[in-house]
Amino acid sequence: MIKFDDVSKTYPGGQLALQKVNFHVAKGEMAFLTGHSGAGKSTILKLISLMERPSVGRVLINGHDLGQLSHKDIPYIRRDIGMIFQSHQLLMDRTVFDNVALPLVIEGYSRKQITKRVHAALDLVGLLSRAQNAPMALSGGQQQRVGIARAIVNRPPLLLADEPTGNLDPKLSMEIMRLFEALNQSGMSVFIATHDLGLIARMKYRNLTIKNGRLIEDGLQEDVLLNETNTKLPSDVHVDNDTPRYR
Ligand SMILES: Nc1ncnc2c1ncn2[C@@H]1O[C@H](COP(=O)(O)OP(=O)(O)OP(=O)(O)O)[C@@H](O)[C@H]1O
Repeated sequence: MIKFDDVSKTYPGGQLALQKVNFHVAKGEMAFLTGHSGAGKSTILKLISLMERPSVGRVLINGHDLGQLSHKDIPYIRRDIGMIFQSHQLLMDRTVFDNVALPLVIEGYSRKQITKRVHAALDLVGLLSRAQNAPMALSGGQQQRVGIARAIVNRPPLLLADEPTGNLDPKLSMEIMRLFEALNQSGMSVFIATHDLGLIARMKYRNLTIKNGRLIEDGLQEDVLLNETNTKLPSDVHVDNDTPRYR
């Protein structure tokens, strides 16, 4: 689903943000990306969502080499990626329904389709009864869930989240993580950048750690190596396609 092939990124001005980063997140996998402030997490997410281009190396999404895309292909790739941010960026003068409907309105869906899909997305995040409320009438955790509903309303196969629990207390953060888990179990690939090591320690998923632009640890790396030397994988590691993952 996401493949980084020897990717380096230098920003204009000479800031080296990533150095020779390699990893593969398989279709249907859920994984975390952690690292100190300035390590390069957002840069990785920006490369995946085509907001930035690598200086060296290749980024592939669903088998498409993003460096080979023509301008007219970019919206089609972006449509397959739901993005969630720390600040949910909701329109405060619109209803919850209108906020979630926005990506479908832009894509020209019919009113009937929009209503059906928005209701399904709000139901999934537990906010169907709040569809006609203004976002201001909701708590911080609920507003973040509206942002998640908006990101999944066109059913993208890949969900990216940048510090999605940054403003939330531990209980609400765990609720949001459980929601990601449910979306992953419904078949979506989920990739989450976060500082919150305590939170991810409580969840059994692959964790990629980045330090000063280099990938220094991959939660499954050891297991992959064990597998390659024909040693049995731990029982909670499931081998799917070519990438093992925790269940
Ligand atoms: N547009 C830009 N122009 C120049 N340098 C940038 C730009 N964006 C990021 N950088 C630099 O690239 C490096 C990686 O930044 P990035 O935002 O990817 O880190 P991060 O791990 O997401 O940090 P944080 O957790 O604080 O958001 C940093 O040194 C940062 O200053």
